[in-house]
Parts: sequence; structure tokens; C-alpha cells
Amino acid sequence: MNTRSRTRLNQTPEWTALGKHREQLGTTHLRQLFADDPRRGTGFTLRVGDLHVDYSKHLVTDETLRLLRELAAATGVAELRDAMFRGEKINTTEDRAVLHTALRAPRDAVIEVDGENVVPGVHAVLDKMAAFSDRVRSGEWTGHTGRRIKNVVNIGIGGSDLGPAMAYEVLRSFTDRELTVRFVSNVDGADLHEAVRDLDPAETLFVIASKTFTTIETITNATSARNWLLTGLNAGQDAVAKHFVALSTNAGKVAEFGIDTANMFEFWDWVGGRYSYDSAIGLSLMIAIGPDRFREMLDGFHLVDEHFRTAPAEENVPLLLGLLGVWYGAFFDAQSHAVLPYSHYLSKFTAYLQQLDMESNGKSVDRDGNPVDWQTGPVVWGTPGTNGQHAYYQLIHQGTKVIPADFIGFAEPVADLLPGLVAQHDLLMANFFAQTQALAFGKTPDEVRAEGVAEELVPHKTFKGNHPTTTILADRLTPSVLGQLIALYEHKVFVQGAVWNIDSFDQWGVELGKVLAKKIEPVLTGGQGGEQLDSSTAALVEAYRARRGR
Ligand SMILES: O=P(O)(O)OC[C@H]1O[C@](O)(CO)[C@@H](O)[C@@H]1O
Repeated sequence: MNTRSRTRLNQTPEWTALGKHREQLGTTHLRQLFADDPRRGTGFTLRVGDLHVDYSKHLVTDETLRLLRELAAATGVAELRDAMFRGEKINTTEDRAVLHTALRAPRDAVIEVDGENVVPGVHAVLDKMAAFSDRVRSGEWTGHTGRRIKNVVNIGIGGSDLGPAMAYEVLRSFTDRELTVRFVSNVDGADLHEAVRDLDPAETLFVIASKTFTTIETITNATSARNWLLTGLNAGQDAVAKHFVALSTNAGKVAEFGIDTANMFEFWDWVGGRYSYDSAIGLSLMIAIGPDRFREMLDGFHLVDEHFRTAPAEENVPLLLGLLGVWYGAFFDAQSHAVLPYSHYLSKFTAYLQQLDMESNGKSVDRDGNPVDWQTGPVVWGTPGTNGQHAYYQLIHQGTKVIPADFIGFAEPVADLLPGLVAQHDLLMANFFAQTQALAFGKTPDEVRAEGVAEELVPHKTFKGNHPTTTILADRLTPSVLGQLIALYEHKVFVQGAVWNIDSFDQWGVELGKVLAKKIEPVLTGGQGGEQLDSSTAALVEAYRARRGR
């Protein structure tokens, strides 16, 4: 999409208007905004699917939101969104369509890339995944020695790991508890070691997940896993077929590795790695939760896709959340964004979002290659509450940084919690509600004094408040709700990339390190190339080699 004729973001009248509005807003406190509008707590809320989204504790007024929507209109967010859904090649630096939304489209949808409807192919792979998952889950698929598969080890990295690993944790209460499912990503041999050391190779299935099937970490771990298997089984290459399947776009490389392409589950170059866990990359998850739950999850994604595509700007939740992030980055100098789930099952959720958001929007040139002179993607971070409360919340409450935060919670605990533990849910959720309240409204010096606090301690015990948060509340954490949440964040990231005029779907920034590692590796084992290193790296490599006796 050519954006050369587009006015630079910070030279648009809409940006200027927002800047002026920000000055007028000054230090207006949330206390004031709530006092001015007694219905703010119910009025500043939206719903999408099962998600109740409260944005009342943001440093915005109706006027702010109107100006932000005008910025979205001026920067062509809706046009780019429609182009994405139509299958146009909006990932210009890689000349690719961006169609993760096709992965959850219904069977009768028609979405074309280069004149070909991709939806039948999507469903053919989903059906093949379902048939395979059923065979593994029922015990019909056996290993080389005829034993039932009891362990599934997913080997992948980045988008080929974070999504299924996160979703497996989130949906643990929906998994077949008889199956052991583990995820290996790190090229540190310790990762594979810990994953397989107590497993019986005769009962273990390796799922090798790699879009390109060239990623060095994954191919190295997959090769080591194959050696472990063949040694453990005391078998030849023919044992691989019953213990290895591949998830990839690259049939040639899969065959080269020795995996029968009949056991390959395909996806396509229009699925970005970080947008791929609802494709074949979700196979380990599907084996764990079963095809029906997986399809429920896809329906959840689709529900939010349709909302994003069709809801008017005033009601469009991903649009709103994306614009709020633009607002804080540009006009409050917010550098980071915290995602704080109040569910233990969401323990890997923020790590997943880190790749989704930071690999997508960690860019500093616009889509035409010009340097941007506005903030782009934030540092995304966070861990589940209430653990964070006893670690870093101090800085959010009383530090010097502006950190917008998302709080995600559920009205009901997951279904299979031990009965004695269900009562703890109220305490968890009391913390959930208390934190956003404290962050928004704080505690004034007078309130502190009224508690009889000694004057010299008053500044220390004062909370200035005015920290912006979004609260996302759902009834229960189900496969559908997980799909809804992920699609919500995917489209939020999309909105921000569109406003900032960056390509959210490439990731050139990860390449240089890979190239340099390839050059350094032989030097570590005594090969050539050390003389080309800078003096710092050369000295570090030398120290490493000395330690390893080389
Ligand atoms: O699935 P692959 O091709 O092994 O790539 C893994 C990951 O590597 C990256 O390309 C970054 O290095 C991610 O975008 C991707 O998710």
C-alpha cells in the first residue's frame, strides 16, 4: 500500500488538535473526571462478545476520544483494515497478504489471495489436524513399537512456540490430563533435556513447528530430539515417521529433515509467525484440548474479527484500545504498557503478547522507509496478579513513569478447581478491583493526615493516583474467551501500526543477530573469523574459549 502521498502523522491537523487538547487537559485528575460525570463508570464501557471492557479509568474525555477517532480516520485505519481482510498484500516489505483472520473464517467464507480462495485450504488442514488429534487422543496412533502416545513435545520458537505454549497453559483445565504436553524452544540444551529426561521415547511424539523450517534453534533441537529417540528406541530412521510430525510452510525442508510430508500440517506465507497459533501451529494444543475446543477457540477469534471489521468507530473495542495506546505514547511519553492478568492460567499470556506487540510494532521507519519521529510500540510487560503486587506494583503506584495497564479478570474460577480452593477467587478478585481503584484515585495528603500519620511520613504514604488502566472482565476463561482476547490484542496492535504508518507484519530487526551468531559460532570452536570481531566481543569470546579449554 503506497503511503507516499500521506501527510506525516505529526503534521496532520488531527495530531495538532490532540496536542492542544492534551495541553488543555493538563493535570486533570481522574477524581475530577469521575466527579464531573457520575455515570462515567457505566458510560465509559464497551462490550465485545463475552468481554466487558471498562475504559473509564483512562485520562480521556469524550472530546479526547472524538479527536482520537478523527486521527484514526485521517490515517486510514479502516481502509487498511479492509485491505487486510480482503487479502491485499499490506505487508509491503515482504510483499505478502496478512490473513490470520482467514484461519478462523467459516467454511463458506470466500477470501482470495492472488485470485485463489484460501478458505477451503484452511479447513482442509483443520480437518486433517482434527483427524490426527483424535487418533493420538484415542490411542489409535501408536509409536514405532506399537505403544500408545502419552507425551507430546512441541519444538519451535517465537511464534511457533509462544502461542501454543501460552494457550496450553490458559486452557489447562480443558486438556486431557492423561497426556503430558511440553514445549521446547531454547537452543540451550537444558530446555530439551528437562523436557524429555523423564519420558519414554516409545510413548513420545515430537511436533516440530517452524514456518520456515530453517530456524537454527528449532532444527538443532529437532535433530537432537531425533537422536534421543532413535538411541532410546535402538531403532533406525524408519522409526521417525511414527514419532515426528511437522507444522510448516516449507515441504521441501520438512522432507529434507526426514519427516514424511504426509505427516506435515501446512500453513501459508500469509500467516505471520506471531499470528499463527490458530493455524497448524496449534496442533499440540489441539491434541491437548481436542478439536471441538479448538474450534470453539477459533469461533471466539472470529467473533472479534467481525466486531473489528464491522462495529462503528464509537463501539469498536480494538480501535479504542489501539488509540488509547497512541494517546499515551505520543502525549504522555509512556514508554511501556503493562498487561496484568488476574488468572494463574494466563501466566504466559503477557510473554505471548510481547512478541505479538513488540515484534509487530517495534519499528522506527514508516512504510515508505522514512524515519518516524513519533513513538511507536511500547515495551510490553507484566505477570499475573497478585504476584506482581508484591514485586513491581510499587513503581506503578508511586514511581515516576506513566504506565498504562490492562487488568484482565474473570467472574468465575475455572470449572475443575478443587472445591476448597474456589473460595479464594473472591480474594483474588478483590485485589483485582482494588488495584485499579488505587491506581486511579490514589490517596491525597489530607486523607493520609486524617489517618493520624506523622507529618514527615505524609509524602511517603501519599498516592498521587491518575494512573490509567483498562479493565477487561469476562464470566469464565473458556477456549472462546481466549480466542476473543487474542484477536482483541491482534487488532489493537494493527490499529496502532496503521496510525503510526509502520509495517506491523515484518520483523527485519531479528535478522542481524542471527547472521552474527552464525559467524561467531565457528570462532568459539577454534575456527576462523575472530580477527573480524570488535575488541569487546573478541575479548569475551577469548575468555569463553579459555574457560572451555580451547
Ligand atoms: O516458525 P519459524 O520459521 O521457525 O520462525 C520462528 C520465529 O522466528 C522469527 O522469525 C523471529 O526470528 C519469528 O517471527 C518467528 O515466529
